[in-house]
Amino acid sequence: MGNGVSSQHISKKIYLEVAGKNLSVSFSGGCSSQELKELIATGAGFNRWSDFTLEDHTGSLVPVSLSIAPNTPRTPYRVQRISSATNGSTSDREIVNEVLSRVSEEISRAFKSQDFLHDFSSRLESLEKRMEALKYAETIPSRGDLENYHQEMSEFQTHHVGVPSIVLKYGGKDTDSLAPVTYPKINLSDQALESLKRPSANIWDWEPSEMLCLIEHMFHELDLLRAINTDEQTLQQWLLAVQHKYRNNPFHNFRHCFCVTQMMYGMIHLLKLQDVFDSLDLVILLTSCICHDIDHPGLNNSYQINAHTELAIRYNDISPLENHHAAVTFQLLERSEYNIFSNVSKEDFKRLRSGIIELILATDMSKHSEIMTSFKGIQPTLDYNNNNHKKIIKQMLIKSCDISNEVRPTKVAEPWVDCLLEEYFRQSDIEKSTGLPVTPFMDRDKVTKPSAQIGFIKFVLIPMFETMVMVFPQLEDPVLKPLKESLEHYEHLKLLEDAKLEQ
Ligand SMILES: Nc1nc2c(ncn2[C@@H]2O[C@@H]3COP(=O)(O)O[C@H]3[C@H]2O)c(=O)[nH]1
Ligand SMILES: [Mg+2]
Ligand SMILES: [Zn+2]
Repeated sequence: MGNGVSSQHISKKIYLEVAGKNLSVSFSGGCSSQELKELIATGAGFNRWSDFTLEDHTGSLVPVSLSIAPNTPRTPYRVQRISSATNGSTSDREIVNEVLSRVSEEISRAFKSQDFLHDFSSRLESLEKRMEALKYAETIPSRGDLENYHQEMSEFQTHHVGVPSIVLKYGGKDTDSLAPVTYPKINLSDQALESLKRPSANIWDWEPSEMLCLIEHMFHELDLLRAINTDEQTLQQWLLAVQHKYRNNPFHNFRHCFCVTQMMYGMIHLLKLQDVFDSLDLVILLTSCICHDIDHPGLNNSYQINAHTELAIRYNDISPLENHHAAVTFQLLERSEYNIFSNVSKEDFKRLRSGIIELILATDMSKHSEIMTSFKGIQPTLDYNNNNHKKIIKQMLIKSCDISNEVRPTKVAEPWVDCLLEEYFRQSDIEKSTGLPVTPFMDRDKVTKPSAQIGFIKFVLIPMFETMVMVFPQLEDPVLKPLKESLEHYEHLKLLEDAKLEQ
């Protein structure tokens, strides 16, 4: 049996087992995760809005998302309804949905008015989204998701099915939607804590709750809670709220935030930054990394500017994304339950706020040459008592961490390139289909993995880290050396790619 979404090309099929019966569901890359969920629910014979879980043949839970791994008829996902039948009580969400669906049917019978129905269904949709926000859905890609990315990306490229509608909408995540209230406390092994300090850490090893615990650990280990006079609970609430605000983009997601923060933590230890910066500066460094891409919509500044988006209009085309990340950061901190700075003095808050804004704005790559020139300019007279010098060093530090994936071992770094290209290709597809100028380095017809990386490593990363090494020679071995190896790796891939093309 097959259920399909009629208006799009069919690009993916998954096999299911419901109460001993087998079925399959086909769907396209153009549908949303919610539509997929409803498709599975109705295919399984449940109410469209029923909650259910999917388990693979090993008994592991499988998240319902467009990146769901394809399976075979012999390894179907077991669908289990979560309802009165399994937990003894119908969920609130289900009751609301049932009632709304019945009311909707009644109204449609009574009024038969298209306008009214349209309005009603958008209200229903927004209510559903709010209900959805009450649940803690893990949407951050994990190592297991990487294979799915590859699969999804190649299907996306093969079929050119258009852009998932969700990418076209801006609006940000609903600021009022609630972040989950807690995350499990995880015992972190000494080995994990040790690798947390190293640029070579395999960041794919950690699941979302572990990443939260690890960031929390960084604050404890550097004794930063004391510096801002806040408690563990506020820190946890804030971290959850920040995580909740990161969107499920292929690249600009919470795991990217974690990577940048982890690299900064590594730098703090490697360069013994505690000796030259005070605790507030360390708070500024870590907090800026944590929030630097918050609520990123997956479409870059040139898109924002060319498409005259709400963000570009709001910020007059001046670093629209980075301004937005900084603004969202401080919007969150306005809420007392998330305000990790509520107990600092006015003066310290002023310093924290301007420091964080400066650093987040410095991550706009259009400021790269300007910041590099300033950094080279201060080197001959470098003075850690000079606030301007300290600002420029902090800017260089966050910039280096933000683009440091290629410093990591190949097996950790390379999947990020796939994620980045997926996000880029989605953008250039939108640009093509909407008649906007196509950003050349994002064009799927022009860019390949080696071509994207060779230029970036040669002309951006190596010159930047070589300049950093002049001030921090400790970076030579753990950072510059792997970058050079990475360049060799992509040059080798490029040769293979060229040979294949010639054939
Ligand atoms: N080609 C390439 N671009 C990168 C890489 N890492 C980061 N970038 C780009 O540099 C940008 C830095 O800021 P963002 O994280 O917002 O978005 C990032 C990407 O667009 C990389 O490894 N390769
Ligand atoms: Mg950014
Ligand atoms: Zn970033």
